[in-house]
Amino acid sequence: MTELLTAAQMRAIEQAAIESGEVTGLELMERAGQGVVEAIFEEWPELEGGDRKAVVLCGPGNNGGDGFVVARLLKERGCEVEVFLYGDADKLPPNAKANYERWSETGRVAPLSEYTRGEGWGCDLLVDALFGTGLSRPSPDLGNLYWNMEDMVDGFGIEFGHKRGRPAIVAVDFPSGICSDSGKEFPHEDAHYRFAASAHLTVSFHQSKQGHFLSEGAELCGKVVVKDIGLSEEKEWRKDNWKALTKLIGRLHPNWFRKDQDGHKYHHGHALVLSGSHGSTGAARLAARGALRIGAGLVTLGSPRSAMLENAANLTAVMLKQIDGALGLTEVLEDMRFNAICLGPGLGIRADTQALVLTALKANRPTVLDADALTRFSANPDVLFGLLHKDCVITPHGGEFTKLFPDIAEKLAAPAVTGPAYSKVDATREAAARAGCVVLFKGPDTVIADPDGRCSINSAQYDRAAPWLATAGSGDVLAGFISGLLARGFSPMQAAETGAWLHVECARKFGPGLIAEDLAEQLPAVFRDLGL
Ligand SMILES: NC(=O)C1=CN([C@@H]2O[C@H](COP(=O)(O)OP(=O)(O)OC[C@H]3O[C@@H](n4cnc5c(N)ncnc54)[C@H](O)[C@@H]3O)[C@@H](O)[C@H]2O)[C@@H](O)CC1
Ligand SMILES: [K+]
Repeated sequence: MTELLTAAQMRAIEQAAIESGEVTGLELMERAGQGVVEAIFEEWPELEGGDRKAVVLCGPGNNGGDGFVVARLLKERGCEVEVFLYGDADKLPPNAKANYERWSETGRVAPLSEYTRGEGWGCDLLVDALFGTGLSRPSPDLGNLYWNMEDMVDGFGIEFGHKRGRPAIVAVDFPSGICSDSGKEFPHEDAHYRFAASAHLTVSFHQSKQGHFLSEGAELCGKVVVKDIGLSEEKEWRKDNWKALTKLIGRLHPNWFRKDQDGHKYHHGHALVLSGSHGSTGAARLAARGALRIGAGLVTLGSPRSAMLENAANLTAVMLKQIDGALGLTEVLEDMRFNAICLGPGLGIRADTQALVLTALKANRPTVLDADALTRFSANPDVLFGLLHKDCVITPHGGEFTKLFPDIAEKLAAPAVTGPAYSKVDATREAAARAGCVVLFKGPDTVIADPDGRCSINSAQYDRAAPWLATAGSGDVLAGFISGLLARGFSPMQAAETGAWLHVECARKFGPGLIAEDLAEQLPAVFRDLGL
C-alpha cells in the first residue's frame, strides 16, 4: 500500500527536509520541474524534437514557480515556449520569483489574459502550473479557461501540430481549482463555467495526494504520475503520524490469502449469512457464495421457514439452516463455530430485521452489516451505534451513509468554500469514530476507516476503473467477501480493505457485461494472477 498525503503533510515533509539542511526549497522546485518534463516526454515522446510549441500557464504561488522551471527545461529540450502569468510577478514567493527571474533572462512573461483572449490553443502542449496544493478558494475568472480545457480533454483526442491546435494538457501537481485534500472543486457563482481545470496527465511529487483519488479529483487528473524529488523517507515523521496517513490499497501479497496446507475446513471459519423471506432471497445467496469463494471453510445461509424451499432449490456448497426470527438466531449462535455473521442483503426493513441485528450484535461475533440492516436504523441510528462493537464492519453506500450519519453527510455535501475542504476521508473517519466500528463508505473512491483513525482508499479509478461494478447485487457480494474474510480470521479493517480490493479486481477480470453472479466466480482467476 502507498500513502496518500494531505497538503499539510506534504508541507511538513518538505519543511522537515529543508530545515534538516538536506535540501533547499529551490532545489525541490528544480526537481519538481525536472519531474514534470521527464513525465511529459515519457508520456508523449513525439513531443521531443521537431517544431513543437508549449504554453506554460503560471500561477501566483510555488506551483507557478514549478511552471517557470518547466518552461526553462522545455526550452532547453528544443521546444518553443510561451509563458503567461496569473497574478503579480512582484508578489511571487521567493523560490518562484527566483525561477521567474531565471526564465525572464531568456524569455518573455505575458499576463494570462493575453493568452485567454487569444484565438485557439496555439500549442502542442499546455502546462497548467496555476495552482497546486496551496489553492484554498475559487477562481471565477478562470472558469472559462477551465471549461475549454474540459472540452479539450473530454471531447477530442490530442492532435500534435500546434497549427491544428489540440494540445496535450499536463497539470503540475493538480489540475488547478481542485482542493488537494478532498478532491473537490471550489465552486463559484458563475456555474455556466467549470470550477477546475482538466488534464490528460497530472504530475505530482514525492507521493500522491488524497485529492487525486477523491470526489472530482480522479475525473479531472486524467492520469497521475508521481515523481521523486529526492525527499527522504522521513521514518521518524511517519512513525509519529502513521494513523493520520491515508493509505491507497494496492496489489496484495499472495501470502495474505494463503491457507495452511494441513488446515481443516473449520480452521477457515464458518460464516452465517441471513436470508430475507421468500421472494427476497437472492441477495443473501450472492453474499453467501462470495463468502465461500473467498475462502471461508463453511458458509451457512440462515433462512426463515417461508424461504426454505426457495433457498434449498438454489444452493449446493452453501449449507442451509432454518432460522426464524431473533429467537431462532439466538439458538443458532450458541454454536460458537459460527465465527462471522452477515446481515442486511435482502433482509427487509421490518421490525424483525432490527431484532435480528440486535441479537447478532449482542452475540459479539465479527459481523458485517449492510443494506437493509443499516437502512432499518434510519430513524434511530443511535440504537445501532450503542451496540456496534470493534469486530463489526458496516458497508453503507451514499444513501445509507446519509441516513445513518445525516450531519456528517451534510458537511461532506456542502460546497467547498475554503480549503482544505471536508473530504470523504474526514467523513468516513468521523463516522467510524461515532459508530465504534470499521466503516466502509462505498463509491468509485471507497473509503474505509477504523475508529482508531486508520483510513484507506480503495480506488476503482484510473487504470482500475470498473464502472460496470455499479450493478444490482454487487454490494451484496462485497458484504459476503468481507464476512468470508472475517470468518478466516482477518481483522475487521483487513477484511474490509482486502474484500474491497478483490471486489474491484473481480470486476476488472470479468469486464463489461458483468452481473453480480459473475463476481465471486472470478476469484479463482484473480487469486491465480496473484500467484496463489
Ligand atoms: N513548498 C515547496 O518547497 C515545493 C512546492 N512545490 C509546488 O508548490 C505548490 C504549492 O505551492 P503554494 O503553497 O505556494 O500554493 P499554490 O502555488 O498551489 O497556490 C497558492 C497561491 O495562490 C494564491 N491563491 C489561492 N487561491 C487563489 C485564487 N482563487 N485566486 C488567486 N490566487 C489564489 C495564494 O494566495 C497563493 O499565493 C505545490 O502544489 C507544488 O506544485 C514544488 O515546487 C515542490 C517544492
Ligand atoms: K496546477
